[in-house]
Amino acid sequence: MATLSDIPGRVLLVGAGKMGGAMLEGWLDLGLDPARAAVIDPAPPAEVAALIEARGVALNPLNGGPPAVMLLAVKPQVAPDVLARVAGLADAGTLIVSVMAGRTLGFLQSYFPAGAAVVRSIPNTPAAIGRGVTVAVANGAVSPDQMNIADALLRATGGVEWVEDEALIDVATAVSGSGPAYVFLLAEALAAAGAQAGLPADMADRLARATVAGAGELMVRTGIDPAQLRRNVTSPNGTTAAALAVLMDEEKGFGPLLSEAVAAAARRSRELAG
Ligand SMILES: NC(=O)C1=CN([C@@H]2O[C@H](COP(=O)(O)OP(=O)(O)OC[C@H]3O[C@@H](n4cnc5c(N)ncnc54)[C@H](O)[C@@H]3O)[C@@H](O)[C@H]2O)C=CC1
Ligand SMILES: O=C(O)[C@@H]1CCC=N1
Repeated sequence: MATLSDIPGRVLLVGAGKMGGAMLEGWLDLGLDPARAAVIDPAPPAEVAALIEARGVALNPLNGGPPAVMLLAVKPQVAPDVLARVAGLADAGTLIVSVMAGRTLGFLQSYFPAGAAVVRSIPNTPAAIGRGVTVAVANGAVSPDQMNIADALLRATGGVEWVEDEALIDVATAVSGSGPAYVFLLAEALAAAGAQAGLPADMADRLARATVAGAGELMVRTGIDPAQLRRNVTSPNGTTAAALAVLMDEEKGFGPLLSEAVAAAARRSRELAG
């Protein structure tokens, strides 16, 4: 297994917004030499700009030679324009890693000479606290050493799962990539429902946040199956059972609603392919 110090050259991050910035922070925290990192971004957010400055990472360098890794973290919609500008910075030895939703290995490869090593991946925002999860696929040109390097870079923000079937990335995007938003919506909706049922709004908000965070942490720390944790809350004929009769309705409950939401997100990921 490679570490960040095994990377034989520079890591060039293209796009240092929420996701790219979280990745850069993770790499630097894990000991990537700031002199071996560089960022291309015309307008990084203030907190990322401060990190870049504080750690002495090169921002928008004019040269520096082909990087060992080019990590693409711009929005998928600007990818054609950005790739047309940055592809020439790579050489045959550069590993290309994308975290862009939707953009396929085929799309990415089309900007580089034949035989370019490309990884397509999808992280999620808990990356910002080292608790993300990333799903990744490599093309046939990625060497075992490059695979280890991609794994080390992606693992700096949490867990990594590799797949061989690229079609699974669209589904993973819909589950773990977008998934944190579903959980935050749950916290928002639970708070709103509590306020509607009579709690002071600020208290409903605190209770909903603590409940979502505590339930998630209980699942992580115990390793117990979520269905069992749910059963542990549910007394026969009690309050939870009354709520779950609504939420687990086979036609209108969480199950069918989430299936529809995940299918919509996966469809959108496929549309973003380009
Ligand atoms: N935010 C999320 O939950 C996730 C995002 N992603 C992917 O990560 C990518 C970035 O998303 P976010 O970080 O959320 O967006 P963001 O908007 O926070 O960051 C994008 C960054 O790209 C920079 N940028 C714009 N034009 C550029 C150019 N020509 N050259 C270099 N940099 C340029 C912007 O200044 C900005 O800092 C997207 O492709 C998205 O699909 C993947 C998984 C989860
Ligand atoms: O909404 C999006 O398109 C990006 C990809 C996954 C999470 N955010």
